[in-house]
Amino acid sequence: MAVSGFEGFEKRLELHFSGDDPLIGNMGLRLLDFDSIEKVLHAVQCTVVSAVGNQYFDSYVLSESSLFVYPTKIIIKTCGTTQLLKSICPLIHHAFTLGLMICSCRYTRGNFIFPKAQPYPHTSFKEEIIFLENNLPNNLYYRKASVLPSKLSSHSWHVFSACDESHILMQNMPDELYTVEVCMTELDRISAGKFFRRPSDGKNGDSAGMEMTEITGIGDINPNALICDFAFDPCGYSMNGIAGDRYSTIHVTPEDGFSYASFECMGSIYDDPIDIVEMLKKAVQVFRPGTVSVSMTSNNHKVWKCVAKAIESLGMKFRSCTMDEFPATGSVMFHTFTTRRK
Ligand SMILES: C[S@+](CC[C@H](N)C(=O)[O-])C[C@H]1O[C@@H](n2cnc3c(N)ncnc32)[C@H](O)[C@@H]1O
Repeated sequence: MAVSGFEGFEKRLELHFSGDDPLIGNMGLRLLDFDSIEKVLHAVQCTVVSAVGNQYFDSYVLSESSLFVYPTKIIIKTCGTTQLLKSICPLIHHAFTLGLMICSCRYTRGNFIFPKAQPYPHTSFKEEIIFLENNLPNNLYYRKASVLPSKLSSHSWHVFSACDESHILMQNMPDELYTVEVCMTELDRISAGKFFRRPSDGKNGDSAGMEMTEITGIGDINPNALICDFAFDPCGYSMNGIAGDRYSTIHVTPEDGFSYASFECMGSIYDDPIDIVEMLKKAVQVFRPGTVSVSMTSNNHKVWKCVAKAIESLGMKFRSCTMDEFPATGSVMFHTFTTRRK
């Protein structure tokens, strides 16, 4: 493995807000002006490379991953040496100016490939927890941090979750929507090679990204999604897909020695699990990784059994499954798989 390289593993933050104004349900956080968003991203150390929105939410591809803004929810996912947790205070402040108060927070990440390269407050999970504890308001009283282990020393799932009284009371009514986060390492070299630009290809980041979406099969994962894609130079790729009120996102670090790709999407407990399973299978097949981890915020046994079977059907071996309960999030399931040749 390389001594140091680009850190593909993302940090992911999801904040929920509430307020008294009935108009909040319509626009809420989407009323944040672009200048404020750029200031938040400046604190994190990344920038917007493209943006698109529909009637439900706004989606931004960032220089380091993605941002999704819903009326009362923000999801921000960043990789490299970004300082994601530094977005918390400015986001709470900007939301307050719109009459919104934070009511829940979830922070998740995998194991960094290059942990020593991470700046404060991401130098360790302990440091991240201290930062979260000190920067979240007291109304987020119910808090829990835990690391879900696996049989692979290189893969574990770090979760911090906090919520206020209203979310705790809702705990027995599981959220209709759940998220699935897939982290893939040791990508097949031929598959990873498709995320390198050809020298002097005469394209810009958008047109090269569009070409990668097409030739890799990423465009077929959810044919109903509107895709916003970007290719970095000389390599690397990011895309956000938007379909109604649901997002999906893929990020690729194709460099040999520290190759990494992630796929994230949303599911509903009312959907047929086949839909999400088919998307997951297609996403994993794009990269043919040596190792896959799947983390889900759903305790729907039917869904996670289908997911495990689907990944196994791609020739991968189930290695471990861990579960824990968190305030605001409910259950988090963490599965790992490796190629059979390992
Ligand atoms: C931002 S993308 C996708 C990040 C995502 N979290 C991942 O690794 O799956 C990262 C890839 O783009 C490459 N890259 C090239 N120029 C970049 C830039 N200006 N900012 C961030 N990444 C860049 C990196 O070397 C890496 O391969």
